[in-house]
Amino acid sequence: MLNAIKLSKSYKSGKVLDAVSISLEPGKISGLLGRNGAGKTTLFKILCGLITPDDGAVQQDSKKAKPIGAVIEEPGLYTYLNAYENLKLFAQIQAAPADRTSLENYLTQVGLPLDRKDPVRNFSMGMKQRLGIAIALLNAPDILILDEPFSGLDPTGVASLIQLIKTLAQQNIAILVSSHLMAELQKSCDYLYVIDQGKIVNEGPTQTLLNALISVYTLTGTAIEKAQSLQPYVLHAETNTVTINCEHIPVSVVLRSTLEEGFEVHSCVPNISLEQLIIPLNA
Ligand SMILES: Nc1ncnc2c1ncn2[C@@H]1O[C@H](COP(=O)(O)OP(=O)(O)OP(=O)(O)O)[C@@H](O)[C@H]1O
Repeated sequence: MLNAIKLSKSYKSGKVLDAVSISLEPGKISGLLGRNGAGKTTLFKILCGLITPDDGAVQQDSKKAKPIGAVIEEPGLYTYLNAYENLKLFAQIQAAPADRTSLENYLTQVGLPLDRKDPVRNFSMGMKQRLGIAIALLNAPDILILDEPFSGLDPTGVASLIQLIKTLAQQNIAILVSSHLMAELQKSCDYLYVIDQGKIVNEGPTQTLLNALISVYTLTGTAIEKAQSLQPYVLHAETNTVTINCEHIPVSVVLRSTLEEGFEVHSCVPNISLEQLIIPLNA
């Protein structure tokens, strides 16, 4: 659907992208994870045709005139207009259908209330993101690119945006989302690319990538800190919570012995940081 092949870009300050290759597929959500300044926005701008790479190419097989919809950096909105008026204006600028039914469908699709008539300057960050996505969807793109869409959102806002992104993927849109936060991408993406200093340093199906790297888990359960079976692996323990490192043994085996000992595990949450993913698997 979209292939970026060996994209490189330098500014006077130095190389920002170094032979970056990614591919996006219909119905799949891909994540681009990297620290601030890693090159995410530059890559997105190249994918959208806003800047040209020094080297490499972007190929995509869409037949549409405007195959890519994007929200890069903050959604650019007219803050004195309301959501409907913003959408109508962008639809007219982009020569997309601007009739009331079509526009209201977009607002409903992204979960914005139709009865909200006040200017978007009053909107929460989450609502602005949703409106930005509605604008990006105006030309029914095959590919949707969202740059740091979770920044500035509270946990409820993050959860509902993840839901929206998943719903859009079910409509066969290929989606690329960037973030410097693991948790959001872990929850939303089928495939992850990790970028550092302009290079893709790690990539793979999200679960495969994480399973290969995760060895630290936080378990909760009543008096679980007393379980003898966990003692060889404990990094940190407090009442009803234990953090274990099971580098040399599958966590499922450890959990089975804990259950056999008579302790109930209420949750088992993997701990992984961006730093761990920046070290390539084959390093
Ligand atoms: N137009 C430009 N001219 C010169 N340097 C630039 C330009 N745009 C970006 N850079 C530099 O390129 C590097 C990568 O920037 P980029 O915005 O792509 O990173 P990012 O991963 O999106 O970071 P952030 O999350 O902070 O936006 C940074 O060092 C930045 O200062």
